Amino acid sequence: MRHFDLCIIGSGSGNSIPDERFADLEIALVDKGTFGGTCLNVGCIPTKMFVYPADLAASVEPAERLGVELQLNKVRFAEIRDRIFGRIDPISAAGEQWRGANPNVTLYRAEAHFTGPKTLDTGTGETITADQFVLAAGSRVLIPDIPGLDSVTAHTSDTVMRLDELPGSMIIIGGGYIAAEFAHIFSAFGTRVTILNRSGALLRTEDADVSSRFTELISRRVDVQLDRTFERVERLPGDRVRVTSADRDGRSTSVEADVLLLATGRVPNGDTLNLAATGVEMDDEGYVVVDQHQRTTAEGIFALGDLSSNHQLKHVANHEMRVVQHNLLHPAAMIESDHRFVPHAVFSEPQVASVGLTEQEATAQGVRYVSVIQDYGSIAYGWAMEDTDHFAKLLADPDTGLLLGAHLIGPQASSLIQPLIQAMSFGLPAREMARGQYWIHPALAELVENALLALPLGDDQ
Ligand SMILES: Cc1cc2nc3c(=O)[nH]c(=O)nc-3n(C[C@H](O)[C@H](O)[C@H](O)COP(=O)(O)OP(=O)(O)OC[C@H]3O[C@@H](n4cnc5c(N)ncnc54)[C@H](O)[C@@H]3O)c2cc1C
Ligand SMILES: NC(=O)c1ccc[n+]([C@@H]2O[C@H](COP(=O)([O-])OP(=O)(O)OC[C@H]3O[C@@H](n4cnc5c(N)ncnc54)[C@H](O)[C@@H]3O)[C@@H](O)[C@H]2O)c1
Repeated sequence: MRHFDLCIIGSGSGNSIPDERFADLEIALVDKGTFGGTCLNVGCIPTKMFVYPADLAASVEPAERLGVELQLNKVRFAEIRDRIFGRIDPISAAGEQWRGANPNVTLYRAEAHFTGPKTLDTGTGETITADQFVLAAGSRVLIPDIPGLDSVTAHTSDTVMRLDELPGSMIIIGGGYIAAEFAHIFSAFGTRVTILNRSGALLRTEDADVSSRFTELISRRVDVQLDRTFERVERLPGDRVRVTSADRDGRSTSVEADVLLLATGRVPNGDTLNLAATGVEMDDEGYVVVDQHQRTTAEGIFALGDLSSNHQLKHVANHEMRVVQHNLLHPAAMIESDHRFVPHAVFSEPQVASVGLTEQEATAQGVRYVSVIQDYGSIAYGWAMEDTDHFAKLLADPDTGLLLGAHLIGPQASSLIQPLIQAMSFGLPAREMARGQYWIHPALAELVENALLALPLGDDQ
């Protein structure tokens, strides 16, 4: 049985671990799927490459309001798709080729599982052992249990970006990140989109003000049906689908469409690895349990990313990868992951970005706070945009003036939030942040400056 110094399962963030500092270690890298993992192949990167042209296509109506008449003539969907994957697929292939050529790295391209302590069946017919393991096997799409689902073609984020042609109509089941982003992409391109959501608001884990505003705004472009209980899915001629669901009062209605997209969450892949054989514990939700050093409950086995983190975000997986990398190299001086202020953004229309406590979380935790809502329309750049829909909401500690949370909905929210993340990460109080630096006038960032100044903090803050 071949023995390695290090075995990494998962070529997403896990693939970034071996650099020149690992050159004298014999490393096995195991992955069953497309090399490079979710973000590169079916996640962050292709979705955002679709979002950008969708933003352009969606600019007709806002331009009209400003006196600029645009016309959307045609979206060349197949061309967009082929441009995106024509760029991504070669990156994945080149990454695999380069990694496979590393003299100290052996690639195993199959589904692996543990058969004993630090003993892995690589799925290729070869079983290996290693001194240390890194579990970076990510998460997979959750398929909901709805009668009839197996009788239709049900797309997920893994497949919907490779459709042959732009569908005339689409039903999206779910109301989280993926539903929000694909509803924007396809509706901007001209598809009639219906979102069927189990709960009473879209993006319901956001601050309630953001969630309700997002639901209101996207409902102008997309048919949004909330509080649905799913009864059945049926296949119609031409591979179309019909979804029947009931509202809160039990009244059933059906929607028909060309394409069905399931966007009902992702589950960690720990259950596929037979982790009990090597003494690695998972929690009740199936995430691998790790400590602050990313160590699992088994000595010499680390875990990172979606497999062990319910944030399910690439920047978190990458951060944890760097922690694992350091801790493998410096076992006597391990560092800790920093999950204090994990931000996220939803690249829909409107964009949403958030970091820290929502108002409902602050209330539930008994945290004292002051808050402010600052409209885009209140600053000069917002006048230029004639904005009436979007805002930034801040929460701060009334005693220290430190920010507790920031929640933005509107243009460039994913970039505008960055200085607020920085302030929280480095402990910069709101007033000091607002007045201790110049803010370029009349840039959109004045939204952040004005929100900071509008926080009802005492004069000493
Ligand atoms: C549509 C979509 C859009 C997203 N957009 C964003 C975004 O904009 N920003 C953001 O921060 N995050 C985004 N995410 C989330 C982000 O993609 C993930 O958080 C991130 O990719 C997780 O990285 P990872 O290394 O943990 O796992 P992955 O990248 O999923 O890598 C895991 C690898 O393990 C392999 N594997 C699994 N089981 C086994 C096994 N038993 N044996 C061998 N190999 C195995 C898989 O084939 C896979 O290649 C998005 C996700 C999706 C689905
Ligand atoms: N911009 C980004 O950072 C980005 C973009 C896309 C995805 N992601 C990551 O991918 C993960 C998965 O995204 P997602 O949108 O699938 O998940 P999500 O957790 O954001 O939303 C899941 C939605 O499905 C609904 N749902 C769950 N189970 C259901 C069921 N059985 N029947 C009906 N509805 C059900 C939930 O109520 C929720 O509305 C996210 O958690 C996120 O971390 C991130």
